[in-house]
Amino acid sequence: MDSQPFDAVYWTSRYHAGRDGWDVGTITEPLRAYFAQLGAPDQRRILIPGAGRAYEAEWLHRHGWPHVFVADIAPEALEALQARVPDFPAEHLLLADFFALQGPFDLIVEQTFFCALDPGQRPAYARQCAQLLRPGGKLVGLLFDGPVGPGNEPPFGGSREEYRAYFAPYFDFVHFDTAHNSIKPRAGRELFICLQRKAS
Ligand SMILES: C[S@@+](CC[C@H](N)C(=O)[O-])C[C@H]1O[C@@H](n2cnc3c(N)ncnc32)[C@H](O)[C@@H]1O
Repeated sequence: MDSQPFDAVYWTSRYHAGRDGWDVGTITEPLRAYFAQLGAPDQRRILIPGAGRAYEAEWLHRHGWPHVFVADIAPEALEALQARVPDFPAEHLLLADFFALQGPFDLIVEQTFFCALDPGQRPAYARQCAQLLRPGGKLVGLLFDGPVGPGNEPPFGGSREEYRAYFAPYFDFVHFDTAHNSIKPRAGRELFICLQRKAS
């Protein structure tokens, strides 16, 4: 993990310095709306990688979803969730590198994690999502559509064509279009994606 340019030391120092502009302090509307339409909680195993302070995990937990897992390499992020939601299962807080996780999961939730990785890791991200999901499982969330950030550190943007190339070998594209309910600063600048893991 620490051989990567943006490692645990890097992310921990961003949290300590308060350089955490990605953190909007609550679940974002696209994910809230997606979760809400799933209906009653079931036994699905849900992974939120690069979860940060994990407001999505809090929402799911408070709405009765029993198998929600969060993973992050920065302890601050997980500690913040634990402090806000003391009854969140401690064994579901994974202080771990996404690329070292093991499945299976039914749903992976993406929000400002893909853009936090070095772009050279994107093919490995798509492959690891596919490996972590059961066939038929879904990768759902948001990807920046176009350039973001200064270019020398996260967040890193990208294009639909680029993203399609990473995911097409493993996923069917159920939904892949501009989000209609983004938070204001991201309006028109992010894609809502729902990708279904191919059977083989
Ligand atoms: C830009 S933040 C986004 C946090 C959260 N998803 C949000 O939207 O508030 C990226 C997060 O990914 C974590 N991270 C970076 N690389 C990681 C890796 N390889 N495995 C797990 N977490 C990682 C960082 O520590 C950081 O909390």
